[in-house]
Amino acid sequence: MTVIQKNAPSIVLKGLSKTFSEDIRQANYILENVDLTIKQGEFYILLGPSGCGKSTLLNILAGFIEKSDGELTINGESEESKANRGFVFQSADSALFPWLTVEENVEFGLKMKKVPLAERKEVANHFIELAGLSGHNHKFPSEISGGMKQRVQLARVLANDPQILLMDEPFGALDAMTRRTMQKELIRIWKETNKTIIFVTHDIQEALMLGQHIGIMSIGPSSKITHSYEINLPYPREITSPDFNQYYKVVQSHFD
Ligand SMILES: Nc1ncnc2c1ncn2[C@@H]1O[C@H](COP(=O)(O)OP(=O)(O)OP(=O)(O)O)[C@@H](O)[C@H]1O
Repeated sequence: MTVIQKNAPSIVLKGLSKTFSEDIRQANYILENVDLTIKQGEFYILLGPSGCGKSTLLNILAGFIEKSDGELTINGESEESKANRGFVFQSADSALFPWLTVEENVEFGLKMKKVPLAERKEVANHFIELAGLSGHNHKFPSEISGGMKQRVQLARVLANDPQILLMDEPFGALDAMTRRTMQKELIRIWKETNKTIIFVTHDIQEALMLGQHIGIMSIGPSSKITHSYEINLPYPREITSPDFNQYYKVVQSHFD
């Protein structure tokens, strides 16, 4: 079980830059001098226009791609640390194994770690229940809705007990009503598990529904986090409340 040290830094970036060019002299930087500190247990939103480099930054945090320059520290250790990170992709269709049932998908990581059968069934069932999927254990991904597939993806990631959840527009492909439900569910799950969450979106309303902190990225190239906001609104948040609207106007002003 992961121990959360509230307020201890989870992720620290100092002067982080990324170019995909091989020749550093002609480098076209996607990210340049990104500074960022995210605390353990925090719900942090990376918000920015399409193509500014949000996914690139999240992929660097996941260890999927390498930074070109700067420092990245995760839970006090260098990026090569074994700090356990779980990644939730936008498309559950490409993330889930279609030939495995809901339960088999959720317990997959535990099976790979050779966790004994009884224990992994218990863990898988705990997260299936937490994700609101009870009764669907033996269905295949093709037999459940888009929202339910994202629940399976989330349950599968949580079953591995990551310290950090990295979520790349996980609700982007869902219809508006399902998205709203999933946002509420994610808040509930976050409160129950205390995970650090870094969530990428280009939807201001979604950012304000979910985040304790919102980092706004500038239009690329050479994007960085130019503004940070602490969102002092209680959960669940009301889209129609005057306070919500006030934050919306402030954040929106960066994209006018
Ligand atoms: N492997 C790669 N090689 C070269 N360029 C890349 C690569 N991956 C991303 N890029 C470029 O980096 C820039 C940022 O892309 P990225 O996907 O990180 O943006 P984003 O903010 O997540 O966009 P969106 O919101 O549309 O998903 C884009 O110009 C993209 O073309």
